[in-house]
Amino acid sequence: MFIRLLRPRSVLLIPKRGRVKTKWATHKKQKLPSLLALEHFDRFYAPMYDKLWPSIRLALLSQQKYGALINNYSNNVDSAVLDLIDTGADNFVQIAQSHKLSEASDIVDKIGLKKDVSIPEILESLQKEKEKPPLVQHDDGHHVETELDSNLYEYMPVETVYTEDELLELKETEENIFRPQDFSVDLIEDTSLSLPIQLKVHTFSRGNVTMFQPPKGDSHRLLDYYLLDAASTLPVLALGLQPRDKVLDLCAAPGGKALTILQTGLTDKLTCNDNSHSRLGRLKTVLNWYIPAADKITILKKDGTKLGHIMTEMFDKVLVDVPCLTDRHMLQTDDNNIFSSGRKRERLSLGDTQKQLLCSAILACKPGGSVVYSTCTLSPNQNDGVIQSTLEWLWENTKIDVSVCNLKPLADACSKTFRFYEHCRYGQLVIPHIRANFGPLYFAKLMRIN
Ligand SMILES: C[S@@+](CC[C@H](N)C(=O)[O-])C[C@H]1O[C@@H](n2cnc3c(N)ncnc32)[C@H](O)[C@@H]1O
Repeated sequence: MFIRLLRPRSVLLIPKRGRVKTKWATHKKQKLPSLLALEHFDRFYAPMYDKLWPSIRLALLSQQKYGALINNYSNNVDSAVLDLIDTGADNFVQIAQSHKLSEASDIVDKIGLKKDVSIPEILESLQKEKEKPPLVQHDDGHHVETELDSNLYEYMPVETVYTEDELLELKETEENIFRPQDFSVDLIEDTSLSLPIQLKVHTFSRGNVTMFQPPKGDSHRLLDYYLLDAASTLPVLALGLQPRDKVLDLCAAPGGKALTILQTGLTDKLTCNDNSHSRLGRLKTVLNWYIPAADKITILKKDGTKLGHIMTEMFDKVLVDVPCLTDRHMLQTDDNNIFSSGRKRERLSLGDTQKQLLCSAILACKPGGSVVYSTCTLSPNQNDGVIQSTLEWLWENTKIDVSVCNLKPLADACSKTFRFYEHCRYGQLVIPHIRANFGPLYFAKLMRIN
């Protein structure tokens, strides 16, 4: 009787001679940055947004919706508005105006430690992460030289040595977990909130995915509307602009929010700053196409983290629309994607930059004025997390006193158009939904008391 011994298929089929060993280092395909972004969001947002995540994810991967910001400087305003209404795109600011902001704002949301903020399994997963067998090498009894002998007794043997990549990985996890601190902050009622009549932003209703026609030029070659994510006009509404306000847009390029500020007709003087030469070029192009004479606009190219130290207490209102993960954009393009391996450090330092920009914005704001912070990411750490760490820093290191404003009345007024996340601690967050595919857009407002 013969017993046939089967060899593994691969060995049977592939003759030994001529077999090529795969060189993974050179042949393994690198994952595209957009795929890395999606994996990152699945890892950090799924536990945070829980049951909402599948619908947010679907919307992020689908065609986003736009809004048409009417250019009041164009000769064609009336016909542009009529055309938009004819096609079914209504002015969401006007719809929101039917809500009485002041009545809604009677309900001031007091947030303390007991508030049921959902920061669910993500903390648990961090704990698990920590409990994993260490990525370590032990340092066994090497001779250690110290400057002073007495220090030998203070020497703690090294337990864990991380490689640079492992350190970045740890920072990645840390950077994406927001832990609410043990202090409680009462949000204050914001009596300055109002919806400027001049501002007209047309959007198609929920579920209507009609695309806008390209804007048209008037006799002076000024375009009649500007297409943008309609949610990005909300931080401007939150500013609560008053006639003759002096306004600083600290990270202004390419200029969608600066243009929105100008369309309210309320600012006397707008200062637009950005540290990127090329993006400032785009801002100037936008202004040229939409604004006749730029006399009330000053353009600066400065590091925004330092500007507050130079232009201290000069502005009534400051908008700080910081660089962030730009979630939607990162899923759509691989070019210059912040999830590419070459930009990992930059990505992990975003939180620090955001905090420095917000501190600088607060310094630039007059006492009694206010600052609106905004991002277009769902990352809790880059949203409420930055507000919280800035508050802590201010309280510990300065005499500046700020209050956080309750923006719920504004969110309620705009809830026919946008879908808001209910569990932010300090700000409001528009979450993308397939029927109202705007955002993500987070905004929070700080009022400077002294
Ligand atoms: C989210 S974008 C701003 C978008 C703009 N507000 C708009 O509505 O069109 C962030 C901007 O911050 C700028 N930026 C990044 N770091 C900065 C810094 N340290 N100082 C000033 N601007 C900075 C970037 O060049 C980028 O244009």
